[in-house]
Amino acid sequence: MSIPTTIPTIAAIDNSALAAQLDQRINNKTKPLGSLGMLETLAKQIGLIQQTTDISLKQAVILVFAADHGIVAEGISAYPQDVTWQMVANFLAKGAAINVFAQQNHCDLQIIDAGVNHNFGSRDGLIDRKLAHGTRNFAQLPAMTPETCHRALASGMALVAELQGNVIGFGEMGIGNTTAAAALMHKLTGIPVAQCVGAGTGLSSDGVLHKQRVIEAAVALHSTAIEPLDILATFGGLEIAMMVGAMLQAAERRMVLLIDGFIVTSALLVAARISPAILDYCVFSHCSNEHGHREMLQHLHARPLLQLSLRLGEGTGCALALPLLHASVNFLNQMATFESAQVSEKS
Ligand SMILES: O=C(O)c1ccc[n+]([C@@H]2O[C@H](COP(=O)([O-])O)[C@@H](O)[C@H]2O)c1
Ligand SMILES: Cc1cc2nc[nH]c2cc1C
Repeated sequence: MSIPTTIPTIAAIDNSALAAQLDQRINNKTKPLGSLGMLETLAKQIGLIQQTTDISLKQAVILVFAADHGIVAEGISAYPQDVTWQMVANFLAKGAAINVFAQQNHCDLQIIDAGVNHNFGSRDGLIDRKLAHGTRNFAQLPAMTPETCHRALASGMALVAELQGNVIGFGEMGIGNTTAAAALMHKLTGIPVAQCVGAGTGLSSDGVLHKQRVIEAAVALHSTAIEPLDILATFGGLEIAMMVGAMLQAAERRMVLLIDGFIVTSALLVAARISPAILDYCVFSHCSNEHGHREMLQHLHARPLLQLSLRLGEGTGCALALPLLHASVNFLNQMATFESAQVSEKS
């Protein structure tokens, strides 16, 4: 499938003059050189994204994309498909983990129906971008048509084009989506399926082996899917495809992209194959306990901020990492310098 001409163009963030200014500003703060570790790296990255030494975070928002997956017919999840729509209702009622953590950290939430297998009617707070009642079962057919995949990308882009802020977290909800994500990971990295599959919501070891066999058979069936968007349409979910579009648009707008767990990172694998420079804009919130996530992050040379054994999704890692982003911006803006505080520098 060809890449649509509407795909955003993403500029690499390297700017050596600004990088030197940021290093100088960071190093002049009253602390031993390098002692704020990854917060220093983060402050510099945010400066390069925003093209200034005067960095700020405005109106952080987490977008939670929800959809269903035809592959659940193969018995690859520990939970029934209905949990997808039931959890969407829980998000709207503010009862899920992501509601609690987002509120705690003053972060807006947007819940998007990308393709849930349920008729919600009109529900306050639900952003209706439903493209289908779930994908097709990719053990038999490509999960979506090229047209649906393009529509999902365009919807994701349009959502982000309307945002006001400069930091965006990505979250998802979809029973079965760790199977889609593992298939994407295998196809996009070449890592054997056995190293890409995990327990998801809680499969037994026999269940994980069955999931591996399902993916291996589907990969053999769809051996002609080679290009990133073909791979996305063949194995992806509607929420994953919408996230790919949203991520590309967010990077074009020079926003800070907060990446959550295994499924969100699988969407980023697709986006990075289309526009590798997107990685300059990404902050990896955490390393999930889903088996393949560590290797997925290594493949991207990504260093996650947190390691909390989370495996929930919903954007929870993003919400929990947000205070660290604020800490990095605040130290750069608010700490005294050696000169202003009259502290002696390294001898
Ligand atoms: O974010 C993660 O790393 C993560 C790891 C395991 C499971 N999940 C969540 O669990 C659901 C998918 O799990 P499963 O077993 O149904 O494929 C989906 O709603 C995800 O948000 C999320
Ligand atoms: C209850 C439940 C909540 C979730 N949130 C994200 N994925 C989920 C999967 C289940 C099963």
